[in-house]
Amino acid sequence: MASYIGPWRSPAQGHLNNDGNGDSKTDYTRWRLVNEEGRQTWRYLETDEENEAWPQTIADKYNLGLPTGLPELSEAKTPLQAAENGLSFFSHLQLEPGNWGCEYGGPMFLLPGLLITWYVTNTPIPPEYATEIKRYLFARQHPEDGGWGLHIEAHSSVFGTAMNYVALRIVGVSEDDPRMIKARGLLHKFGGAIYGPHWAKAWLSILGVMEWEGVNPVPPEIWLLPDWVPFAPWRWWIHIRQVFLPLSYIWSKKWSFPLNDFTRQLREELYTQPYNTINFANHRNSIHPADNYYPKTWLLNGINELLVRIWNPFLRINAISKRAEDWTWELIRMEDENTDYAGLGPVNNPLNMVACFIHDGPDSYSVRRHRERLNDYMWMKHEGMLANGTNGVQVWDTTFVTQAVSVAGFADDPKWRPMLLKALEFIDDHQLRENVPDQEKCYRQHRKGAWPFSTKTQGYTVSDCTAEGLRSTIQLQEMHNFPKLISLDRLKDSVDCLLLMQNPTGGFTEYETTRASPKVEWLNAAEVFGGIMIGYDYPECTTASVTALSLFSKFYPDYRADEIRAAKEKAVAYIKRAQRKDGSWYGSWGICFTYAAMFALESLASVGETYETSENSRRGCEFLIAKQQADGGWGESYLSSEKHVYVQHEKSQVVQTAWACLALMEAHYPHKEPLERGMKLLMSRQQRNGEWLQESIEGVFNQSCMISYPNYKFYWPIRALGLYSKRFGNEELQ
Ligand SMILES: CC(C)=CCC[C@@H](C)[C@H]1CC[C@@]2(C)[C@@H]3CC[C@H]4C(C)(C)[C@@H](O)CC[C@@]45C[C@@]35CC[C@]12C
Repeated sequence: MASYIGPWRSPAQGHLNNDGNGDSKTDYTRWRLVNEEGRQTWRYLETDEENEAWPQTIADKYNLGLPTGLPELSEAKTPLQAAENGLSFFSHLQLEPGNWGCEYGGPMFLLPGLLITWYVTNTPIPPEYATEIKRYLFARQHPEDGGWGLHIEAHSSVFGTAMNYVALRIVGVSEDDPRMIKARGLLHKFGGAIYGPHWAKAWLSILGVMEWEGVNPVPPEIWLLPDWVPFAPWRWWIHIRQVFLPLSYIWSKKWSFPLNDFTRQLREELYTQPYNTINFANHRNSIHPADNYYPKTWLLNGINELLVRIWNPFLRINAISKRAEDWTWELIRMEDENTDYAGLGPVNNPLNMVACFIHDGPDSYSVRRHRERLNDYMWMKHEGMLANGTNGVQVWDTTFVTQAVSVAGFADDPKWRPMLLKALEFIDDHQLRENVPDQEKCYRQHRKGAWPFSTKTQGYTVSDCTAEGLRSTIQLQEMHNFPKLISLDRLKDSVDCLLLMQNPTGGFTEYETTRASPKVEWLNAAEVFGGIMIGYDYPECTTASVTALSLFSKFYPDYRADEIRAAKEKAVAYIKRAQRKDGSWYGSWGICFTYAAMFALESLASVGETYETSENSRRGCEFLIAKQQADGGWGESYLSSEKHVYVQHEKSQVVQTAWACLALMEAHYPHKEPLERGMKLLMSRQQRNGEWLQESIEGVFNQSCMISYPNYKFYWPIRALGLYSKRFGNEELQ
C-alpha cells in the first residue's frame, strides 16, 4: 500500500535511537533552543563537532526532559525558604535575551494543520522533526480507544482522530501500524471523517482528501460588506476573522492539493465507504456528537442552505467574487507584512501560507518566509515535537516572573538583580512602540504602548499583557530602583493604550474593544468552540487592567487622573456585575473559577476593597474557602471551563493552590489557618532541587480547549509562598 515519503533529506540515521516502543527517537543531547531576541526555534546539531562546540544549557536540558544536574538544596523549613529554593531552580531556566521559554501545547488540532500546510506547499520536513512529531502524536494517543481529542485531556473526537491520523501518515507512519489500525477503527466507528467539524473538513479539502462540497460555505464576499453592517467580519473576534480570512480565499478558489498515490490512499482510509460513492454535499452538516460542543444555530443552517442552493449556483457573480478575493488577499498580505510572516496564531498563519502559495506561487518570498516562520511554532519536549498555541509565551511569563520576585520580597536582594535586569531588558525590548501602518484599513487595534503575549514581532496588543508589562515595569523601576529603561512617556503610552481598550460596559476584552453584538454568536460555524464570534468582556482582562492602573496612579497621580479614576470605577462596577451569586467569577483563560478569583480579588484590593471592607471581596473569599480540600490544597478540573460550574479535580493542584492562597492573601482574608495549610501543600510537593513537577493542564480558551502554561508551576507558588512570609513572618509551619 502507498505511504507518503516526504521530500526530506535522508534521516540522520546515526543519531536515531529507539524510544522503547519500537519507534525511532532522535538523540536528545543534540537539540538546542535558539532564542534570537525572543524568537524561539529548535535546532538539531548534525555533527559531533557542532555538538561539542555548543553545549546544551540547563534550560535546553530541562525543556527536553533530560537531567539538569541541578543540585539538591538545603531543605526548606519555612515558606520563604521554599520560595527561594523555587526561584533558585527557576532562575536557571532564564534564556539569554532575559525571557523564559516553555511549551505552549494542549490543543490537538494545531500540528495537523501545520503538517498539511507543509505537505501541500512541498515544504521539506526535517527528518528529526518527523521522528519527534511521530513520537509526540503517539504519546498523546488515547490508549483505550486509539483516538485523539480536541486537546490533550479531552475525549476522542473525529476532529482529533481524523486530523492526527492524517498528520501521522504525512510524517511517514504506515497505515498498517497497529496504533493506526486502532485509530482508523475508532474513526470508522465515528462514521469516518465526514463527521468532523467545519475546520476538519476544510483542512482535509485543502489536502485533497475531501471534496469542497462537503464544507459549509466560507464566502469571501462577506468581506465586501460595508463596515457599518452590524455583523461585518471586521467586527468578529480576531482569531475567528483571521482564520476565516485565508480560508475564504482558499474556499473561493476551491483549491486542493493535486491527487497523488498518497492522497488517493488516504481517501480510502478516512471513510467507511469508497470515496467515489460518498455524496459529500449531503454531509456538510454531518457531525458526530463527540465533536458537537456548540451546535450550529437554525439561522446559520438556514444561511448555509441559501448560499449552497441558490446563491452559489445561480447568483454568485464572477466580477464580485474576484473583487472579494482581491480584498481578502490584500488583508492577508497586510497581516503577513505586519507580523513578518509570524502571524497572529498557529491556525491563521499556515492558512495564510497556503493562500500565499496559491497567489504568489511556490518559490515566492511570501512562501519562503512563511516556511521559515512556521518553525517558530514548533516545540520540543520529552514526548517529542508539538505545535505551540502561539509563537511562545515570552512576555507573559517574563512579566509574571518579575512580579513574583517583587511580591515575594526578593527584588532588592543583589543575588537576583542580574536576572531581573535581564528580564526588564526583555520587557523593554518587546513593548510595542508604533501602531501598524494602515491600522484602520486592516482593522487593527491601537498598539503603541502595548505589550503582546509573546513577542513584538507577533505584535498584537493584549490588554492584560499590557497591564502586566506596565505593572512589572513600575515595580522594577520605581519600587526596586532598577534603571529606567522604559521612559515615563512610554509608560504613559501604555496607559493610553489601556484606556482605549475599555468597553462602554466598563469591561476589557483581550485584543480589541467589542465590535459587535453577542447575537453574532448565532453565526458561529466552528462547532467545537463557544463564545468565539466577538470579543467579550473578561474578568481577568478587566481586573488586571484595574490593578495596573491603580499602581500607575500611585506613582504618577497627575497623569490623566480623572480619566483613570472614571475607567477604574466603571471597571469595578463591571467586575461586581460579573461576580456570580456564589461569590465566584468565571475565568476564560485559566482553569477556571480559581484563576479568575485571584485576579478579581487582587483588583478589588487595589481599589481598597478587601475582606473587611467589601461584601464582594468577602463573598469571593468564602467561595474559595468552601473549595479547599482536606489536604490543604485546591484543585479544579478543566471541566469547569466547559460546564461553567465548579468541578472538583480528583487531586489538589499546586498551581491552583497558589492562585487560591494569593487571592485570599491579596483580599486580606483574616484567618491564617487555611493559608498555612495551603502553604504546607505547596511545600510538600516541592522537589529537593527546588522545582515543582508538572500536574494537570492550567489554561483554556474558547471554553472547550485547554492549553498548557508549564511555567505557572514555578512563579505562582514562589509568589504565594513569598507573600505568605511577608504577611505572616518567616516561621516554620507546624
Ligand atoms: C484560532 C483558534 C480558535 C485557535 C488558536 C489558538 C488561540 C485562539 C489561543 C491560543 C493562545 C491564546 C489562548 C492567547 C493566550 C494568552 C491569553 C491571555 C492569558 C493573555 C488572556 O488573559 C487573554 C487572551 C489570550 C491571548 C489569548 C487568546 C486566545 C489564544 C490566542
